[in-house]
Amino acid sequence: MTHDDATADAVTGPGGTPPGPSAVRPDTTDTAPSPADAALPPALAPAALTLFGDRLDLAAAYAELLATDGVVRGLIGPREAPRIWDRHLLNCAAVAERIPTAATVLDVGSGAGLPGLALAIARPDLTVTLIEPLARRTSFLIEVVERLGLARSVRVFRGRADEAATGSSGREPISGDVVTSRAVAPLDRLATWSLPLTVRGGRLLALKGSSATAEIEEHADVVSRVGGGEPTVHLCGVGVIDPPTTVVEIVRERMVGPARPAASKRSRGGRARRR
Ligand SMILES: C[S@@+](CC[C@H](N)C(=O)[O-])C[C@H]1O[C@@H](n2cnc3c(N)ncnc32)[C@H](O)[C@@H]1O
Repeated sequence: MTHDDATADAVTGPGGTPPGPSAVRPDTTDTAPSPADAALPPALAPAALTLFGDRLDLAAAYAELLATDGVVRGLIGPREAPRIWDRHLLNCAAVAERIPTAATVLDVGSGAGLPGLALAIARPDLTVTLIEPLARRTSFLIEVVERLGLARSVRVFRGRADEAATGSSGREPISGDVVTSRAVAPLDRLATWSLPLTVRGGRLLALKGSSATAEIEEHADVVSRVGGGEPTVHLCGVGVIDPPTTVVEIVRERMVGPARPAASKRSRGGRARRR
């Protein structure tokens, strides 16, 4: 694990989130990952065709990269490989139904590209930015984008969500119509990070598990304080995948700016006063 891996993992939390890859250790088993691990189970073929349409081959190529390179590089647990279609690709692509045509999408905490890359594959009309602070993960994301020929619609931002919202290291702040996330943080932190990234009237779509309603109740005050409207829960992919994906949606109703570091006394008033 690199230093920056350790730092950012410390700020991640399951937060009742659905089955994102929990902290994954590199595969130490003798069995090398095989592309066959990513084969589309026949029972899921109708759902995959519904969600990916004529981009199903591209989805299959991504599944293969996750099940091979993704496992070898410790981004996906070896036990996730056979579940890549149902727990990961289909579960994430189903959320496309809540995203308007030609929207700009920012995916916070993409990890190995979920849900951002699944959405970019399912919906070529979207422009997607994958926001991820860890170098090991952004290297993988950049390679996948190149290998799948997605560079025209997908870019990778290496940094935290708050850095993307305020701009950092000479980079302009970024914003989008929709901010997605899965398995990144509890709803209060997600709203604090994601709403400053959305345009007014834009929305946060957080893939959540069974904890969605409880999280909304627990964090309603924070969501409102950072400019969010009433959170709503939606099931995506009903009649297509089983179970459907549970999504918490929050519209940015008021423009409350991102938290900025407080200016030091010296920079506000010249020399610091000596006591
Ligand atoms: C458990 S992983 C989930 C990855 C992916 N979303 C998925 O479901 O497979 C959480 C990810 O969030 C990233 N992360 C943590 N804090 C973040 C922040 N403040 N801004 C952006 N990403 C963050 C971590 O580096 C990690 O890659």
